[in-house]
Amino acid sequence: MNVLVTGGAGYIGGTVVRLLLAGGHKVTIFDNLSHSKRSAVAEGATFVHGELADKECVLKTLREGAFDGVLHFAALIEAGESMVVPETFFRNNTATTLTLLEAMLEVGPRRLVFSSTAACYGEPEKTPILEDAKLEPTNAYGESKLLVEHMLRWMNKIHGFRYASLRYFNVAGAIEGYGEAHEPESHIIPLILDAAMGRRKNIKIFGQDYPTKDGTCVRDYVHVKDLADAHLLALGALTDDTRPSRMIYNIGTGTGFTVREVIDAARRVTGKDFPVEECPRRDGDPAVLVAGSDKIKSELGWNPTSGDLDTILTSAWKWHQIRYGS
Ligand SMILES: NC(=O)c1ccc[n+]([C@@H]2O[C@H](COP(=O)([O-])OP(=O)(O)OC[C@H]3O[C@@H](n4cnc5c(N)ncnc54)[C@H](O)[C@@H]3O)[C@@H](O)[C@H]2O)c1
Ligand SMILES: O=c1ccn([C@@H]2O[C@H](COP(=O)(O)OP(=O)(O)O[C@H]3O[C@H](CO)[C@H](O)[C@H](O)[C@H]3O)[C@@H](O)[C@H]2O)c(=O)[nH]1
Repeated sequence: MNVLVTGGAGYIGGTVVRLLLAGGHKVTIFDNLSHSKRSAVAEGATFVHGELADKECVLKTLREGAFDGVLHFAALIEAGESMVVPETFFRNNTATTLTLLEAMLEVGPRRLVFSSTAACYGEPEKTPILEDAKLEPTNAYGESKLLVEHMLRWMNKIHGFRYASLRYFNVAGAIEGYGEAHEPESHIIPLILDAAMGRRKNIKIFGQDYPTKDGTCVRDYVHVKDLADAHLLALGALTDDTRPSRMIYNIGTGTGFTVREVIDAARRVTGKDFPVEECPRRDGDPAVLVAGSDKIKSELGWNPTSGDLDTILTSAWKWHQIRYGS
C-alpha cells in the first residue's frame, strides 16, 4: 500500500511508519515537526515538512502521492495542557482535521484511520469501557478528538467516506530502536523512567484521593507495537470494500494499573529507586480508564502479543537508556 502518515515523525506515528516500511509499504510522512525532530523521520519514508492547516500544501501532497489511505496521528496530545489553553487544541486537533478531510474529499483518498482516544469517554459509568459507552470528555483534549469523530460520522453518512476511529488507551513501550521521547514530556511512564535515570529529581503523583484502591488514577497501558498492529489491520479493512465503511474500536488491554502500581513496577524493572512527590489532582483527569477491546479482536482479528506492564516498561527502559544515555 501507498500510505500518507500525518504526525509520522512523532512517537506512535513513527512506530507505525517503521512497521509499514518493514512490511514493504510505501510511506509519506506529513509533519510540521512542532513536537518532533527531523531525525525521528524513518529512513525510507518520503518526508513533507508541512502544516495541516495549510490546505494548499495538504492538497498538493495528496495529489502527488495518490495514496491508498491516510493514517492521521498529527495532534496535540497533552490532556493537562488542554485544560489551560483549550482553544489551541480545538484549532490544532479539530479545525486542522477538517482541513485534511476537505482536501481528502476533493482529491482522495476517502479512507482514513484516525487516532482517537479513551479521553472521549470521560469518567466511565462502568469498566471495562465498551465502544457504546457514553461520550462525555472531562478534558478539552478529549473533546477536540470527539468533535473529529462526529465530523467523520457525517462524512461517512453523506459522502461514503471510509474510516476507522481507534480509541487508544494509554500507549507506552518501544520497538527495537524507536520509542517515546516527547518534548516536553507529560506522560507518566517516560517521566518515571526519567526519575529512575536521575534526569528528574522525583516523580509527581497527581491526586491521592481518587475512588481507586490506593487513591491514584487507574489507566490501561497498551504496548505501542500492539497498537501499531491494530492500524495495519484497520487500514487493510478500509481498503476492502466488502467490509463496513465505518469502524470504531477501543485499543487497550482490559487491565488497569494505578499510578502507584506503575511506579512500583518501574522500580522493579529498572532496579532503581527514586522519590515520589504527592501533588494535587491534575485538572481534567478521569479516575479510571480501562478498555474493553473485544470488538476489534473479533471483527479484525487483533491479537495483542507484546505483553504486560512489566514487558512494556522493560522495552521503554531499554529505549530510554539508548535515547538519553546512561
Ligand atoms: N500517546 C498516547 O498515549 C495516546 C493515547 C491516545 C491517543 N493518542 C493520539 O495518538 C496520536 C499520536 O500521539 P503521539 O504520542 O505519537 O504524539 P506525538 O506528539 O509524538 O506526535 C504527534 C506528531 O504530530 C505533529 N503535528 C502536530 N500538529 C501538527 C499539525 N498541525 N500539522 C502537522 N503535524 C503536526 C507533531 O509534530 C508530532 O510529530 C495523537 O493524535 C494522539 O492524540 C495518543
Ligand atoms: O507526572 C505525572 C504525569 C501523569 N500522572 C498521572 O498518570 C496518569 C496517566 O497520565 P498521562 O499523562 O501519562 O496520560 P493521560 O491518561 O492523561 O492521557 C494519555 O492517554 C489518554 C487516553 O487514556 C490520551 O489519549 C492522551 O493522549 C494521553 O496523553 C494520570 O492519572 C495522571 O494524572 C502523574 O501522576 N504524574
